Amino acid sequence: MALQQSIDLALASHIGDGGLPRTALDAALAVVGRGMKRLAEDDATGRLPLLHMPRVTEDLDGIREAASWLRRDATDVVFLGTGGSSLGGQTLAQLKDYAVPGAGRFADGPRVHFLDNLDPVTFDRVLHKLPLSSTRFVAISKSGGTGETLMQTMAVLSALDRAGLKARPADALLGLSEPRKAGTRNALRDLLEPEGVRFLDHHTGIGGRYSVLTNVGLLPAAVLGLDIAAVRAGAAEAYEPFRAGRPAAETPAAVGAALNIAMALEGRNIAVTMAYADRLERYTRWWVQLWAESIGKDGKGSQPVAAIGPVDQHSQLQLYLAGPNDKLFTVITTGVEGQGPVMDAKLAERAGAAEFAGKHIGDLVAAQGRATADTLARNRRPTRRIHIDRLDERAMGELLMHGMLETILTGYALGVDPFDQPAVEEGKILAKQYLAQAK
Ligand SMILES: O=P(O)(O)OC[C@H]1O[C@](O)(CO)[C@@H](O)[C@@H]1O
Repeated sequence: MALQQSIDLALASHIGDGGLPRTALDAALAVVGRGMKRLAEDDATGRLPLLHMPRVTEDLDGIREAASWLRRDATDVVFLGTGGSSLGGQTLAQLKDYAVPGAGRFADGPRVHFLDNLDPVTFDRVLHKLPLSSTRFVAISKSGGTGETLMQTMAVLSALDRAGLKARPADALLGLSEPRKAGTRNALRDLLEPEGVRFLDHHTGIGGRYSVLTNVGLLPAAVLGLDIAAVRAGAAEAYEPFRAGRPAAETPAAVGAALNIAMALEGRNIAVTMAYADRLERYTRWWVQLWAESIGKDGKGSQPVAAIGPVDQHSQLQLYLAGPNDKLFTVITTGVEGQGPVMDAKLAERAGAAEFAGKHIGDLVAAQGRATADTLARNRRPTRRIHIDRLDERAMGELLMHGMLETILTGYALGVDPFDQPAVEEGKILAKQYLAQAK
């Protein structure tokens, strides 16, 4: 297992008043244990295909084949799609420097873009800058009906047309959506199939925000040359204690769920995840969607907050240490000791920072992650620590599956359906009305 979780600094026995009494944790573990039984049934009946995904291998060649088609002679590969149709792919892509400040601009291979937020200025600029004759687009939408993705796709078709590439849609685009269902329309397929555009099928039994282990997340990963089998193997590690029927207290994702539930019962309704790695920034955003859409319903749910370190020490930590004690913190660190540039002793002396001499940048980041967790605990702020020694495909797969299992178990324990998001429909309907009225 690449992921090491410790909840000591969340317990009253370690941090005093602000911590969780052991009895509260044990009570939550008992509830989560019942949720694990339900998951075991979900697994046995096949009701939750996500649980089988870590061990599926037969689709991997098809994903790799689609990825090499996308890469072939391409300068740019653009992923259209939003929410769960984008964030999982972005999370994996960040292992190859996607959206990493500074480094992202120098990444090898075709430039990969995820246009997940609809912004007219951005879309205009990107379409004008892209060399359209060597760009490939992937339009991803489980439902095939998301307005943002449809507008983006239509804009791309028109731009190809304007650029004199009218005959090219089938060479320039790939679709990814659910197969057509009798009696319902799939607008994305309606738009692209008449152009001869090929489609990959979205898994019908796995929702968007849980789709990172399917072709939705693995296709971008494969375009970037990541080892997609290792992502699934890592996910299998997170699921192994469930498969083996281990008790909740010995199952990291179940312990995480119990911690969240017990904290919420104690009135801590904010969950902050602070990851000390640029390559986990997209992961924190992926987790925010997963948690918010899965748990926030029926008047229940805790507010997910994403932070990264050390940079957010300089923006958020003051509040975390001295503001209201209403949060559960998760500090994620990676094994960065000895990594990065080493500090010259003479320069360190000149700067009056003798303690830097001979130290690597990674040594400071490791010390900061440790210090933040300890300082939070000293200030009686309950803190869970997750450490990943080597952040690679396998570890990322484990972290992602851990997050999904923890979320599902929390939903089960709170009595909410972790797989739907009924409330977001209202705004979509209203926006369509306003759009129809707009001149
Ligand atoms: O993949 P789709 O169907 O385009 O949906 C995109 C996103 O929109 C939502 O349905 C919310 O509006 C998310 O749950 C989903 O990840």
